[in-house]
Amino acid sequence: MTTEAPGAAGKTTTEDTPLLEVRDLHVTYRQGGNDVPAVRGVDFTLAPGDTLGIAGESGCGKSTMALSLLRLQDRGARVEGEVLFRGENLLTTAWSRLRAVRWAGASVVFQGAMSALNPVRTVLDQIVEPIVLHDKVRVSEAERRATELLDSVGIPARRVRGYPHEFSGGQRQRVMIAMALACRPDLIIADEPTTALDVMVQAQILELLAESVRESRIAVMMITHDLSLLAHTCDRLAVMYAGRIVELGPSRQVLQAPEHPYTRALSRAFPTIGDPASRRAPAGLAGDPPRPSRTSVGCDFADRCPDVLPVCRTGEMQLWPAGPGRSAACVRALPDQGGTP
Ligand SMILES: Nc1ncnc2c1ncn2[C@@H]1O[C@H](COP(=O)(O)OP(=O)(O)OP(=O)(O)O)[C@@H](O)[C@H]1O
Repeated sequence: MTTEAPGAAGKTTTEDTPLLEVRDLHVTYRQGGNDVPAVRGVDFTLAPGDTLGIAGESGCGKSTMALSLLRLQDRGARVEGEVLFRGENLLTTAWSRLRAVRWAGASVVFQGAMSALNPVRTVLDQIVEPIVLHDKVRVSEAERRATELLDSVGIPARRVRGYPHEFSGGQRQRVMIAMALACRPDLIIADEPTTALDVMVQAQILELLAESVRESRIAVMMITHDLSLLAHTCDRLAVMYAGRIVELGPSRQVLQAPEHPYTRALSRAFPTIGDPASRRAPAGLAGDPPRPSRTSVGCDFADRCPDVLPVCRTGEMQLWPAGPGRSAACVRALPDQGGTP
């Protein structure tokens, strides 16, 4: 069945078209005269209402990948591939179209709300602005909606005319979530939305985000180092290593029965929320990720892998199917190597 529904940024979508389709995405920085590939051939799709967590250690390319989807990456980075948002390639579309998609089609919750919020404007004004701009409503109507939104994230009406510095870190992140929801987008990209907050506040904020999107079928792409937080808020999980996705699948399955040795090491390094017994020291991985500037042959993880085979150092790696809805870039996940058929 194909049901046409008007998209928030003025396009139509069909249930058969993915909301977001990322194809062979590459992002390369230029540093000291050298090309530094930060994202190296990423593919995934998101349907309306999907929640996808992106995990991986620092420097693996999570933020670069996420920000480049809306062309928010640092100037000077080269982005190649396709980012189809409701079928429209955001990497090549006109700036005017891209501006229409930002906020109303897809919005971003950045890490560190203090730097993302304007310090000299009230939080109410900062939410009113995108609503007036994109939904073309009167300021009074936008203020009503913004106040309601702030209330729904736990900021009472009497505080909405406060400035960012008058709020705690957790409250500022809540303001950012209200802001991201303001124009009723179809996709929210949350880049480390809870970094620097204490663990209890982190869990509350992620739960708030999950609740806000659950009923409205907003898709969410959530980036963090912390696998246990992702497991609770995202249906699917993509694990990145050295600029590539090395494992993708339903979160619980990926964490409980990882197919890639890197995911296994990562999942051992994090405690499970609500399970104090699992709060042990990170297992730690020997060695470091490969330098981004090196040219690689074989598997990028081979030098750190406890299960390395000779073929891992010479063969071409790709995301192979590894069971229903799952894929992994590990030859050991292939059925003839003992992986899940
Ligand atoms: N503006 C930039 N110029 C040059 N290189 C950059 C720039 N931003 C990021 N990089 C490099 O790109 C790679 C990926 O960085 P990125 O910040 O995307 O990783 P990440 O997984 O999001 O890390 P973190 O979790 O620490 O935020 C790293 O090697 C980083 O040093």
